[in-house]
Amino acid sequence: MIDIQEALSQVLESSQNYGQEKVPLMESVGRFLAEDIHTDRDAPPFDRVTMDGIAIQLGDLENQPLGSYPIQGIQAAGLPQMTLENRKHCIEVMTGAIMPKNADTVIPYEEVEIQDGQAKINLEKIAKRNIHYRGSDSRQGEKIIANGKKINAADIGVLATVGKITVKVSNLPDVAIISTGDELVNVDETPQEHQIRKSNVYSLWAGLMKDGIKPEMFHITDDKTELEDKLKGLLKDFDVLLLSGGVSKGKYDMIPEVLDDLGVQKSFHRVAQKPGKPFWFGFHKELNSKVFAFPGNPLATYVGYQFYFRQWLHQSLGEKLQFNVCTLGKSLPGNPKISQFVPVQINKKNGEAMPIKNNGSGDLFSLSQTEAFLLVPRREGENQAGEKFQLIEMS
Ligand SMILES: Nc1nc2c(c(=O)[nH]1)N[C@H]1C(S)=C(S)[C@@H](COP(=O)(O)OP(=O)(O)OC[C@H]3O[C@@H](n4cnc5c(N)ncnc54)[C@H](O)[C@@H]3O)O[C@H]1N2
Ligand code: MOO
Repeated sequence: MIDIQEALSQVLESSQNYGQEKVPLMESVGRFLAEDIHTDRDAPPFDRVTMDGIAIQLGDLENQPLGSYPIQGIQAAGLPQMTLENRKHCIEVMTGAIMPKNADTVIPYEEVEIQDGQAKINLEKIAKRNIHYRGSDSRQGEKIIANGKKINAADIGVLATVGKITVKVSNLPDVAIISTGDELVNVDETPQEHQIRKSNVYSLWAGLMKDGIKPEMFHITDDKTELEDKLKGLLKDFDVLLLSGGVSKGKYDMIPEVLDDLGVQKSFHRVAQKPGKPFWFGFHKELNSKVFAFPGNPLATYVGYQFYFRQWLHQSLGEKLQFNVCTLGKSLPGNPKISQFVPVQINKKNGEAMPIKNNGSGDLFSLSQTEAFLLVPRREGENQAGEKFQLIEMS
């Protein structure tokens, strides 16, 4: 049995690049950028009016404005730049418009009375100019998003504003999800007393979809020949196999043996962690496929996906997955042999992680009450309230 950090570093060692492709902007959300993004213009591209009001030429901010200004015209957003004729006139300006030439200050409508083509100012002193200056956010050509970033909704806006019709992203691996076990039936079936409906594979499917991957799902019965035949084909057809079940000590837990027969090289089997101790990981060198064989208990499969697979995916396609740290809200007994992924909810008032009760790693329903897992490394003695640990947040 190996330690959790050793298991993680072996998983990450097998990270892999699957090449790149160009996709339309609107299909790039959730994908990993495979290029640096630079601005094509200054941002903002012109001195941008930030308040609806009037634009005047004030000069020094210390200067007192005139009592009233004849209105020369209206500078709307989307119109080419107007020119203020002189410092005695003003131009009405709208938020988002280009600042008129020769004007240097915008006075909001709230401080102005407009009557008979004149703008009367109710202020003695002007506090600010209300201009978002050209290039103050970034200069043309500056790098604004780095290669490797997972594209989120805000990034899509940035990509749109710099005119990226297509975006270069990392290719995604082809992933197969495989359930094993004769007790499992499909969602649309009525299970008999000794049976249950499959659930792990759906959680894995949902996790992958959130990570931008459209997986295929398979089921294999606990029959060695069938396991060998089907897994042989899947190893050829897919880059990654995510298995659930069949990796512990039972008579029908044949996955490690079958994978070995098929030439999949074992990196490790069993990690000093709870849940998910019997986790098996390996790769097929010639076929270039990776195998994550997660233990079948729902929490074990889920933690395996969130902690190992997602870090592997990030490392393979883009930026490293970073976990935040969080304060433990309640003391917990330490375990000198096993690191624990403790299911927690986050206290909304103080942000502390509060362990939640469950009935062990088979308690699927507790998962939907779980907001995150706190990774509490193995140690002697108690884990004290107030100590900080890595927080494995759900994708
Ligand atoms: N003698 C030992 N027994 C067990 C050990 C051990 O070290 N020695 N480890 C325990 C731990 S820890 C875990 S975790 C489980 C893992 O077992 P397997 O990976 O072999 O998984 P199965 O036995 O096939 O199934 C376990 C459990 O999970 C349910 N399951 C499986 N697949 C699904 C699915 N797709 N959807 C929903 N539920 C699923 C299955 O019905 C079982 O109840 O082993 C312990 N035993
Ligand atoms: O490794 Mo398991 O502790 O039952 O999930």
